[in-house]
Amino acid sequence: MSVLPPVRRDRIVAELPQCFKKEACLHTKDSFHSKVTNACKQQRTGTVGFKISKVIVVGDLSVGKTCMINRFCKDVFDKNYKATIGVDFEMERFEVLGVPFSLQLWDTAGQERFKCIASTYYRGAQAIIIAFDLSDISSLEHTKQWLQDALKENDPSSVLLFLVGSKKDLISPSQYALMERDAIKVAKEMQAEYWSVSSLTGENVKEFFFRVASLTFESSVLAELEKTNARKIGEVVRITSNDNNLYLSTRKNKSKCCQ
Ligand SMILES: Nc1nc2c(ncn2[C@@H]2O[C@H](COP(=O)(O)OP(=O)(O)OP(=O)(O)O)[C@@H](O)[C@H]2O)c(=O)[nH]1
Ligand SMILES: [Mg+2]
Repeated sequence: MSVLPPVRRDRIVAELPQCFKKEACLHTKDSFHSKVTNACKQQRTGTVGFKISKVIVVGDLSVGKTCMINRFCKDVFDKNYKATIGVDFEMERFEVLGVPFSLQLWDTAGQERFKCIASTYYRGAQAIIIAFDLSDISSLEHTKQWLQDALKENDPSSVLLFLVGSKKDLISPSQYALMERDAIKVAKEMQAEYWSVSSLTGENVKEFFFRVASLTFESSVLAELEKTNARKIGEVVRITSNDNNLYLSTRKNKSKCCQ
């Protein structure tokens, strides 16, 4: 019997949420990978439903990391700045293609003096969200350094990257267009998926986190299937080697030879 409360009805994902900009996204497919859909239908997702996936949010001080997480998790917005000291985290439970999926969102401090504490929590992330302020170009310029630091503690080949511009409500459409052009360029260089949001109005916040959850889920299931396949291949070799086959005779011959 599960001791966890049921997943909120507005955290249920039945279809892959689409990317924000086709020019800078992790993949442009319309739906989940067929291997993932089949595994979910057949309840072959292994430990994915029991594990908690870690997502870290990094970026300059005051770019709006905490507000973004609070808008998504609690649907609140605080206009007063309260610096995050070290780290904080929120848990969000989803149900993706019928499988329970938990995300742990780690909100890290952007202030230099807390960076040392915060960076000790970077390890083991399945996704990294690098945040910048759309009204402050220098925060975009610093994103590469944030990424570099976060990647030191993680496997660059498997971690999913998201570059997200915040405070969209503060700039005009023409300023936004210029900023977006630069941000997409940076996202492409990083091989990250680009999004822009406003925590004040809530624009794109839910869509963004749903996309993060869905792509993290997809990659967790694919990794789990790969692990299962690797185990199966091992088993096939073991089973066939019990049979009277070439491997066995080779081994027998070998052992005779050594006697
Ligand atoms: N207008 C507007 N202001 C925002 C938005 N997001 C955050 N802010 C404001 O920006 C300031 C900083 O927001 P935080 O979320 O605390 O920033 P942070 O990145 O967590 O900062 P650190 O914890 O120091 O790293 C606060 O005063 C927020 O109210 C937004 O979408 N629009
Ligand atoms: Mg904060």
